[in-house]
Amino acid sequence: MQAVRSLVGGASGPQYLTGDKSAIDAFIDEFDVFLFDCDGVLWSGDHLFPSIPETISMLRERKKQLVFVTNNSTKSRADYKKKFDSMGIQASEEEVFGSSYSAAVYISRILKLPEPKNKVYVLGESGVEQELKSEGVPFCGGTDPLLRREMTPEDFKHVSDGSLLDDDVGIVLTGLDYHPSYIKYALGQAYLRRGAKFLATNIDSTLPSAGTLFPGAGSISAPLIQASGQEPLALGKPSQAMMDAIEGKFQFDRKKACMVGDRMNTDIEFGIKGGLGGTLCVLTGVSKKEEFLASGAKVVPSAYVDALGDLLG
Ligand SMILES: O=C(O)[C@H](O)[C@H](O)COP(=O)(O)O
Ligand SMILES: [Mg+2]
Repeated sequence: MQAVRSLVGGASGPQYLTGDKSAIDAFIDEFDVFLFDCDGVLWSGDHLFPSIPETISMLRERKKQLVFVTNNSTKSRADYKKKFDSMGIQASEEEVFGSSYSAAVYISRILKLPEPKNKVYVLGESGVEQELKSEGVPFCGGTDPLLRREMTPEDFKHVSDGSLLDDDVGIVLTGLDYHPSYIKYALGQAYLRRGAKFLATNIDSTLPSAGTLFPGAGSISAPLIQASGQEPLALGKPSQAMMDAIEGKFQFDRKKACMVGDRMNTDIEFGIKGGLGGTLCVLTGVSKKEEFLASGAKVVPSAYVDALGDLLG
């Protein structure tokens, strides 16, 4: 398969910017818009990386448009605004475009299933529920406390005879769920068996948090993929449906935009397949430089830094 190389990266491969002030300035001047990944770039869970608020302010002072594009569906745009505020990062709710919002927009404005069969069975956290609510999409499952329990012998009968199922469910949507349970998977499988559409906010295999890696959204949906034999349509990075929606909302010239991320097969691939002018890999998250410096590497960023704060030079 032809290597997915970015446009800016020289023939000699990605530029290493850390410690090179003039190269950093030249790189920043190339772009008017920065799309920022969050987990692994700005923070690792609740741990904020060094100089992030200052770096964001510096880019604002240089009149850059910023958009925060996260695959983490556990939080809504409003939740992210609270997190930004709690960490002293100057950002607005309007600038957030998460995979839970991407999924809600896809379901309400593109899929548009006819009522009453337009209800979504959620395997995920409140971020998904809040964004579905913001788009007026009915849902069930998700954070329902009745599903955070053991599966009982009666449950097997009631899933099988359908009495535990909601007849209005037409979609199964999976995201990162910190409370997976056997009954949640059993219901999801039953809805898919009835013909419900299978969607995922994202399929990242791992989640960078607290300085290490944990099971990601892709690891949460995997049992349902196994049990149903179906693959979901993923609506987060690197999905280009998400890129089109972001471009539509924020109106920018893709050639003057740069995607900043920590993961090759989501962030960097998202930017390259989206035809953006550049991509910047930050080595504080999932991907290590060996992954893209290796000969024959399939996804290669334009440039990379050890940490986002290095852009302060
Ligand atoms: O498992 C997940 O959902 C991902 O690891 C997490 O969402 C990544 O978030 P991002 O790096 O796109 O902010
Ligand atoms: Mg990330």
